[in-house]
Amino acid sequence: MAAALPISQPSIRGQNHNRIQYQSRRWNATAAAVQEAAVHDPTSLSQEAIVENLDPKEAARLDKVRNIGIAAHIDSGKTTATERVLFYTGRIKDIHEVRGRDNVGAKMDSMDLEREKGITIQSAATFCDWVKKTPDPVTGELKDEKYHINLIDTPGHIDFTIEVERALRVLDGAVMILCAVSGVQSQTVTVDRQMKRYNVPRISFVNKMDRAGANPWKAVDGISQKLRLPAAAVQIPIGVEDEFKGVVDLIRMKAMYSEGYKGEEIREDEVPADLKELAQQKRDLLIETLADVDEEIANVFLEEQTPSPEEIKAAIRRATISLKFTPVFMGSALADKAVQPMLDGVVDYLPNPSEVENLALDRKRDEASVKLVSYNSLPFVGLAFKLEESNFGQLTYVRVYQGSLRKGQNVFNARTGQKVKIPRIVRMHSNEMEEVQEIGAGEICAVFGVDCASGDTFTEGGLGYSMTSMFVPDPVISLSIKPKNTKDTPNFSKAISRFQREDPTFRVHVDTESGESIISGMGELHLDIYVERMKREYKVEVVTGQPQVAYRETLQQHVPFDHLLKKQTGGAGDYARVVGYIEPTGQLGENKFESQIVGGTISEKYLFACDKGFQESCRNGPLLGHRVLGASMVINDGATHMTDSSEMAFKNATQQAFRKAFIAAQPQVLEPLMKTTITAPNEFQGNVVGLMNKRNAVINDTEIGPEEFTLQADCSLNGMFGFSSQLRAATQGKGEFSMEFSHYAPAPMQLQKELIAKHEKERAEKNKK
Ligand SMILES: Nc1nc2c(ncn2[C@@H]2O[C@H](COP(=O)(O)OP(=O)(O)OP(=O)(O)O)[C@@H](O)[C@H]2O)c(=O)[nH]1
Repeated sequence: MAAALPISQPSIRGQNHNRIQYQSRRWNATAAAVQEAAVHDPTSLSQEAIVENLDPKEAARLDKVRNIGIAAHIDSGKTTATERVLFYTGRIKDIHEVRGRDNVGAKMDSMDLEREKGITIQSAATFCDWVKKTPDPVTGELKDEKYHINLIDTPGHIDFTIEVERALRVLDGAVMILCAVSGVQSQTVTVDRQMKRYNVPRISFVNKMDRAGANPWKAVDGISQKLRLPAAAVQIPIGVEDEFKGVVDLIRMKAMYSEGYKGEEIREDEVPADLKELAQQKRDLLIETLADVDEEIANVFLEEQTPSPEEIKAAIRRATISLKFTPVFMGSALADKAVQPMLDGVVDYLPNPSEVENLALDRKRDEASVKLVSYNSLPFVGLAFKLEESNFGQLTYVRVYQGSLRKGQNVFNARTGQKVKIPRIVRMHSNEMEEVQEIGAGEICAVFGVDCASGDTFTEGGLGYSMTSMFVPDPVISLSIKPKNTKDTPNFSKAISRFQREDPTFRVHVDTESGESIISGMGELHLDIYVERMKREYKVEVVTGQPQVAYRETLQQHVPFDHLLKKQTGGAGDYARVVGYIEPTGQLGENKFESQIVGGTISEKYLFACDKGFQESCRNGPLLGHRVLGASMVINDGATHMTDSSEMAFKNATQQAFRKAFIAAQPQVLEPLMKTTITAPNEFQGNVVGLMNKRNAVINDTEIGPEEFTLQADCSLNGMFGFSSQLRAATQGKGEFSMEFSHYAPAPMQLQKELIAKHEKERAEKNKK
């Protein structure tokens, strides 16, 4: 279960260019002019202008770089396809399968747990060089062009959605894999939403063409209709199921057969006679679809001329990069068929780093936007997007947006202002690494020994840039947890602190009433995996409670307070008076504390303690002990005693005042609503609608296809417990669903009452003990 988001757009800050200390960097005049314009008037320069103005040497380097991710519904074959990519590019010597009989496992599933369960839990990064045969523009002769591809394989399961979010945040393009039998599945819809959120252009790959019932046209239609993204096949299959041999390239009208030991040889031939008609028909459809989204092709089409292969390719590239279209490739990763043409598609249709707009905010110029340019010669700007504990210390994954990063270089953490020396730079190859001295702009690497948080921006010298981080969804499920044996407590703490550092969707807090540690995350599987990792990696057996929904609390009214804490128990007493009001902020977001004290009736030191008290109260809401959202507290008067006042007294007084006022402010329990996508064969539509109605779900959209329907609904997480088995029963096992967090909404009155009564009872019992 994952949260959807306030759209996180890349952002920017301007910079007084003249003040940048470029130190000993090479700096060319064109780059200077482009950056100068970008800095002083960011809107004056289009990304095209930046690309046009690229120094030819930089342009040639960047043209050969692709940063891509692979994302899809669970089990579509992302890891299997990545394994082929690594094999065909010479990165690995042989192919090993996910849960294969050789017990080696796929390269990118390096964690034992991933290999056992056959699912990807963590995204893994790797890189490879793809040598593409490219015709010389003058002679037409084929020559080798080497492209450097940084690739991230992401998990399919929605519980690990943060891995997809952070990958998409830093990638320039993606391959969306679909299953040839199932087409667009429930989680393809989620992945589509994430790609749209980060404006990531994509090519599509219909995998599993060897399976019984494979039908690539179902997937193509699904992309156009269910995802509402114009799509057309750029290939047709030669044979299907057991007979699948290769594909016809519709642009060049050539047949491509996968041959050799593991499909490493692609033999080109004439289009088989029995496929000529279909090939022509699908080629026409490709051109027609492109004409709808690309003006240049539309003109050629209107003049009833046939565009040349180069014109078609250029149109696909333009339309894909501008997010108006996705070209659809097809093949079978497991059967080693037609993976290489998809790699050509990555190079041909996905953008290089200079073609993607990346912005930063300049703290030194009132948060003005500035465009980052992937020049090696500009000052360094990079984003730490993922942290991982390794045997050699903390590993930080960095996307270099501008400038290059050298071993031994000093950079600044934009959030903390700290200077950090980069001791080691590596390129990651799943769990292995290759040490490098320098990494260029537009690339992805990992660095060692850098203390930072996920999402921190690093810059060089005097730059005050910072980039927005990725969206981190709020956890929706929590569990109480403790080690079975107290002797394991140190290891338990170590594990918890590591998991928290690495995964921003995994949170831990101590329930102040029960004293129990509570872990929260994106779903049951997410938390199960951490429990299992504690056992395996830290040898800690744990006891867990029942999974709980992460409720929230809020208030609806403005309520004034005037609270006095006064205790006289012999020696020094306690004295603090706080006066002010609480009210809703108007949004179910951050809580706000404000002091409007004039004349120093409460000193700064005590006000700080009041703020602390307020924040603590918001972490443990008065109704259920869950977090408070959207509360504002203002303190505008008070009183202090010469000897009896203390920070503790003011903190406690604030908490008491907040509690009393909150209860009087028409408080509400909020529950997470989940954006739920269900797909199932049409004959089960009635059953599924019935299931959703029983859960008081709000059905927002139903799309009925020739065989299947897709239903989108908002439903409370509470109502979704046990849903998978009921959906299975209602659809003869043919329905599937995925859900991600949408927003918090007031829980039904009856449920609110029950939850509050239960909480009161538990509290009373604990107090008795
Ligand atoms: N028949 C067939 N099976 C395939 C193909 N590609 C992958 N599979 C199988 O599908 C299953 C899932 O493959 P993975 O590569 O783990 O899929 P994934 O998308 O990486 O899975 P998650 O990361 O867990 O979501 C495995 O059993 C593969 O052997 C294919 O082209 N044809």
